[in-house]
Amino acid sequence: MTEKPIKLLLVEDEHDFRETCARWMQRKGHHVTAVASGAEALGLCEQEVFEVAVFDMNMPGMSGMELLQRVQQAKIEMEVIILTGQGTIESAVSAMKLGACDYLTKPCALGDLEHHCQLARDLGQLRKENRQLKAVISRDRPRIPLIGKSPVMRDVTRMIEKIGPTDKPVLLQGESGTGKEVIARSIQLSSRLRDKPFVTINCAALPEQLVESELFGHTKGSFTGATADKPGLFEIADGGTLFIDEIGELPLSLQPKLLRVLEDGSMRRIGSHKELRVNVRIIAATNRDLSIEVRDGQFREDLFYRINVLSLHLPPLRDRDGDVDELIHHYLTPPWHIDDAAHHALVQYQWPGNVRQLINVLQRAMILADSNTITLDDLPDEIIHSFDGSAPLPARTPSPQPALAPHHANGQMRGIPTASSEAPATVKLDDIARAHVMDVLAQENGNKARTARRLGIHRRKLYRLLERFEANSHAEANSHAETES
Ligand SMILES: Nc1ncnc2c1ncn2[C@@H]1O[C@H](COP(=O)(O)OP(=O)(O)OP(=O)(O)O)[C@@H](O)[C@H]1O
Repeated sequence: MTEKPIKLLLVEDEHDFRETCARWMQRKGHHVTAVASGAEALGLCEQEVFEVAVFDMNMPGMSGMELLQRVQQAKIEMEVIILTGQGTIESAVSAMKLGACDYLTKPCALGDLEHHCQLARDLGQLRKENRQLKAVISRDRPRIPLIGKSPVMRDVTRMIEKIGPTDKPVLLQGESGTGKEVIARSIQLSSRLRDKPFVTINCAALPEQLVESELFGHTKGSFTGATADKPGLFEIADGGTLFIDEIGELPLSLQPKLLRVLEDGSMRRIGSHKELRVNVRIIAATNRDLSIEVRDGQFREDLFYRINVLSLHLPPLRDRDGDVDELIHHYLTPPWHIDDAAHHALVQYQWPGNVRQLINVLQRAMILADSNTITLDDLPDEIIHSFDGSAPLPARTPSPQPALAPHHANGQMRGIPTASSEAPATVKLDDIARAHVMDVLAQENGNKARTARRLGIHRRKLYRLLERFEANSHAEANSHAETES
């Protein structure tokens, strides 16, 4: 499967056989460590990582089978081949049951031994990839399309295409909710690591001790609650990408450990002396200005330069012309609609929580809406209020029209079609409402807040009514025009 040298541990008490095997495998380019006893082997496994181990079955002291058991108990990850001079079906079955991946009988040709070691190493890699994939699948979110064609987002997309294939660390900066994680994923997908693990951690979401154990893993018993050995995200992401969100929150005490793994790929699990090597591309994100954190002594300068090889600033949503509209249409799919007033309110809002807030507002509105059309009534107060204050109603909102304003006479409202007038025989409720609302609006000199108060309705409701009246009068005007032509 691969021609890479194997990191091999050979445990064999017979001196001549051990030396011959070791020399032969070394000549083939593999990295071999040969020892004569199980006890020595266990000690070594605590210090070093081996891909494959070959255990002789019959050794004085600890037998190959016992050694296999101890290795399994200690959860040492490597593929084990058992080698014996007296091969029986029973011993082969028990070795496999104990977790050996292969079984060879002596005498065996050295070429065969190498071949079996290669198969074992490939099997180990498949197992590792499988573990990584499982971990990644459970942590990963489905791919999210990057919505937004504003000029600033086009620049971001161009940068992603340039940055992606370099495999260099990337620092993403931008306010919360601007899409840093989505961008990180896009960068990974445009890199040659696209099929490798993409693992994420949010430093702000975890207490300090947990951040360390999540990133670097731990050994059993290294702290209260560490009931088993656990690989860290660096190991899980090995060969792929690790997205470290909110890196500005990474405790100062952990920063040297991160710097080290970034510099030469070396790290240790908490509680372990064993040095591990990983090869991980880092994409880090922050909504803080890290240079200020460096100045204030909250972030190490050397780490800052290490992660800031390539940096990308994500603009806030309020600076992305046209993107709110595009996001609304992406997330509100048929049968959902949004009316013009609500649409204007969303487009004009400043979105301090950026895309995340917009998505939340739309989801909330879909829950609150009485029909499939989202109206101002379905939007949160802060959006309505900022809409009221900062922008006039959409151009189509009718200005108060005193000429239309009816007044009460004989208990009837003037200007309203009645059964005795020449207008249609049926009095539409909408027309009555319209006449009344316009009346009050005129009396209040066009002040909508006071009008709403007098009518006993929320201002949002008034806006909706005015919108509807105007839409109806447009429709009426059009139908008159059509009849006349
Ligand atoms: N351009 C975009 N297109 C589509 N969805 C987006 C876009 N940007 C962000 N989102 C969505 O907005 C939400 C927030 O995005 P994300 O988590 O990537 O933001 P963030 O900047 O990492 O936030 P934080 O700093 O709080 O971690 C997610 O649901 C994401 O899917």
